[in-house]
Amino acid sequence: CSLASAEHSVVLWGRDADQIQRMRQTRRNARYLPDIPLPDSLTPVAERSALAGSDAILVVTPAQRLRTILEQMELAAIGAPVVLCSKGIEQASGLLQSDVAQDFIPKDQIAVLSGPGFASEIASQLPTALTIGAFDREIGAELQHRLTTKSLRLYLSDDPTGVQLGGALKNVYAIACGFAVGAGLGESARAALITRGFAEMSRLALAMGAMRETLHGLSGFGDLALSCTSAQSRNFAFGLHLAQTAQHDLAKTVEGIATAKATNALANRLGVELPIAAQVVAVLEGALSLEDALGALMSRPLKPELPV
Ligand SMILES: NC(=O)C1=CN([C@@H]2O[C@H](COP(=O)(O)OP(=O)(O)OC[C@H]3O[C@@H](n4cnc5c(N)ncnc54)[C@H](OP(=O)(O)O)[C@@H]3O)[C@@H](O)[C@H]2O)C=CC1
Ligand SMILES: O=C(CO)COP(=O)(O)O
Repeated sequence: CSLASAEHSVVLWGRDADQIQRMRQTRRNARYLPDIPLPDSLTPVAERSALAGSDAILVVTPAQRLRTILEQMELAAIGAPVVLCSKGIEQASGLLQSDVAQDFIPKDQIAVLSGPGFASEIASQLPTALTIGAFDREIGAELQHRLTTKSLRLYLSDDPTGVQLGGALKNVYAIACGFAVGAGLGESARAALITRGFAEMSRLALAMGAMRETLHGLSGFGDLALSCTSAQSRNFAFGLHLAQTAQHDLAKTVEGIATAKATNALANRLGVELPIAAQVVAVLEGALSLEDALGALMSRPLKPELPV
């Protein structure tokens, strides 16, 4: 919706032919963005062949489904740059989205888009700033210019690893903040989790080759701040609901659940200490009560605040 305009026509490919047909008839996406009319220059299609000839392809599906979707898309034959928009780490392999995509297309064809932005706000043309990371700087710069609109401002990064890790890891700490707020622990506890969560994110991302500056940017601290403080975040809302009802509400995509488990496994493999992520996994798996997990965090040995 944000990109479709007089200058750009957008093809929206979906797997559910009935839903696509309804979108063509009603010019609304009733399932995901019911209040937003589809622009005239956006064409919903159910046939994958309609993607041929695209200048760029944005893949906007849940992270754990990326491999299956890329298998179906036959992107190598299309040859256009592919912008991965999912925020998550593949649980089965511990791979970033761009690593998964490299099984299907050359690395230089891959870019990633991340940062603080809710789909409904972007589609409503509310001002948003995101980061586009690319392995090939020229392709990245071209995408930056093509995808920037009056309301969507993109910053370019040549650290796609850092961009993806910020987007994936922030979901784990958004769940943790949901736990704290849902358990009635107050705003000071949330601020502590955001800050120490940022330290954890940075520790793991640096160990995986990300640049520190990337973590300080939109796709790192920016998205962490949004997701940990907004009830619109599905990850935050999931944690809040679990703390309040002891029920897992999985009606919507909650990327942080699988990514917390993948993060824990990566941290163990790399010897990086991530106490908050570990407690999130313990609660998700039912190994610890929320109260015991939060108690365990508060009773850890005292240490200096720096370095992260
Ligand atoms: N929503 C947001 O505000 C933002 C989301 N993101 C990220 O974007 C990614 C997608 O999120 P979002 O769009 O909200 O997720 P949703 O789960 O709400 O929608 C995902 C889309 O993916 C499709 N899909 C799901 N599984 C498959 C599959 N196996 N094959 C083909 N298509 C599939 C769905 O199709 P169908 O309708 O047929 O089920 C739907 O169109 C996530 O990683 C999220 O973190 C990033 C920034 C903001
Ligand atoms: O990534 C997002 C905002 O930047 C959306 O967050 P949720 O998936 O938690 O809703």
